[in-house]
Amino acid sequence: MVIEFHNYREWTELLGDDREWKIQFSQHLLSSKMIWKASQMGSMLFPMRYDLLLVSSDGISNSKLNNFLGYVSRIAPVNLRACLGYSETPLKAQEKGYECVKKLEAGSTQLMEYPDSSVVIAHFDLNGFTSLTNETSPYTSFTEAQKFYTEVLETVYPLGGLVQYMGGDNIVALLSQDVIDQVITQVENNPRIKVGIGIGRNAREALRNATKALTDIRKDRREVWKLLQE
Ligand SMILES: Nc1nc2c(ncn2[C@@H]2O[C@H](COP(=O)(O)OP(=O)(O)OP(=O)(O)O)[C@@H](O)[C@H]2O)c(=O)[nH]1
Repeated sequence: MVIEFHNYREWTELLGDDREWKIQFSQHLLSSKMIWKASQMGSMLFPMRYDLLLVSSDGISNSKLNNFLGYVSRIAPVNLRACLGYSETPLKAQEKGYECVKKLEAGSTQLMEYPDSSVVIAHFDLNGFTSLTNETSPYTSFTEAQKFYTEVLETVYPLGGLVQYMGGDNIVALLSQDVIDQVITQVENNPRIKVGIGIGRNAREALRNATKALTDIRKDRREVWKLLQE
């Protein structure tokens, strides 16, 4: 599902020149509330650029998504527009969703009925990030995390996946099931990284499985990838 905060730029400009802290405060507060609400319905929020957000909708009923949108519209500073998008990859699905959003009036949403698929989430992690941080500095290690983010993005984008930076050296990607093998091959050819892959009925379940897979890899350090589906 694509959610747009409509006329967000205009809203930011109303805040005057001393606005950046207000925008940051508002964006993080809104994201934190939306992350919580999305988790309660079994989903996951991709805050991305904050005024355009994605919510994984596989395995979530339209009535739950409508309830989520009602909640967001009550806390958002501007009107929303939102649509479901459906296609063979998450990347194409959000393109379709955005095409639909652009046709809507401010304050309206359109949730069509689409079939559900299992959700696949990959949780990527850089090896030895803590020692890199200790040997360098907060900022240098952060630049490495950003390079890692770009690396994952460039791998996953052509495969039709969506990537989100989660903090530290943690990157997650929403994927379609048919590209799992390609992602694993890329990880096997990169000695710096590991990945836990989770499959679930919804995004929360998939991400929990992905994180558990990563924790399992860390325990014995023999594998660089693991896939879990429960
Ligand atoms: N968002 C998120 N951040 C995490 C998670 N686990 C760790 N972090 C962050 O990532 C940083 C690095 O942690 P690790 O990835 O465990 O550290 P590492 O040194 O790379 O250790 P190995 O991955 O075991 O090689 C931590 O300091 C946290 O800031 C997680 O599950 N999610």
